[in-house]
Amino acid sequence: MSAQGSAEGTVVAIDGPSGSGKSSTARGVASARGLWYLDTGAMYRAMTWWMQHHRIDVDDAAAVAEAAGRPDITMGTDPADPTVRVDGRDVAREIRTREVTAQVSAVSAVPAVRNRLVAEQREVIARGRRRAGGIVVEGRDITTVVAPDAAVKIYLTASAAARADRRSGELGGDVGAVQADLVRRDRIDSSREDSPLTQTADALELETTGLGLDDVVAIVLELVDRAGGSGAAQTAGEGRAESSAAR
Ligand SMILES: Nc1ncnc2c1ncn2[C@@H]1O[C@H](COP(=O)(O)OP(=O)(O)OP(=O)(O)O)[C@@H](O)[C@H]1O
Ligand SMILES: Nc1ccn([C@H]2C[C@H](O)[C@@H](COP(=O)(O)O)O2)c(=O)n1
Repeated sequence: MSAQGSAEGTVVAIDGPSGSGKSSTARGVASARGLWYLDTGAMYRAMTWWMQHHRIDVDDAAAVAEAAGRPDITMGTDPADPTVRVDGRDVAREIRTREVTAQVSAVSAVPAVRNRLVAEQREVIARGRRRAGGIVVEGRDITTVVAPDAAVKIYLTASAAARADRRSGELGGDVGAVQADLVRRDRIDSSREDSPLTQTADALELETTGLGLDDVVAIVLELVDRAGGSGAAQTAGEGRAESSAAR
């Protein structure tokens, strides 16, 4: 077992392309084992929402970098009710709009944004290990940059067609347009200079195209249990703790 699978608490790291099932799988696993849950994509979305709300031109990397330290982003880590607050405002819905989705890849390519959010993600991970017996974290650079020593490292995939089908089933919209948007984001997220989405040799690839969500969660749970991960240290209410990324 690696350092992050020790008695101090298990870290489960899940990366993968857009719509591959990271959030659903991570929440299912965290709920089943009483672990915290961190959606790092929601943090990049929250940063993007704040930039738009403050009329900062997200295509101006220097302006984005200069403003990157200003929003207070607070993540709730309960897998049953993950919350996202920016400067105290609940933005859970607003960060999922088409406007945010269209610009989040540009904002997340700015190194000052990544430096800030990665540091905050590591703080939440450290708290989750201490207080809940572990944490399931999902995003694009968790297995490679944020928590490379995680006890369980997974690269979750599915065909672009399957991902578009699932996403349009959830949110509606033309499947072809949804697929084009997923592919566009994958291209930007995989080709940026700073912490691109990549699959490393030590991350287990889990191809989910023909698998239902319950099957995927069961496979990951088996890996977690083999690594010795459960949230035995968790007490009632701790999973609801909000981890202010800024403090
Ligand atoms: N194995 C699966 N089988 C069928 N549907 C799934 C499966 N996994 C996830 N889904 C569905 O696919 C959609 C996308 O899943 P989810 O939001 O978890 O993906 P994601 O990788 O976190 O996406 P994003 O990168 O955009 O945050 C959701 O509607 C979810 O219910
Ligand atoms: N660790 C992460 C997580 C997310 N991003 C960026 C890239 C995504 O397109 C965007 C939104 O993520 P999603 O909500 O779709 O999971 O955020 C990243 O760069 N690094």
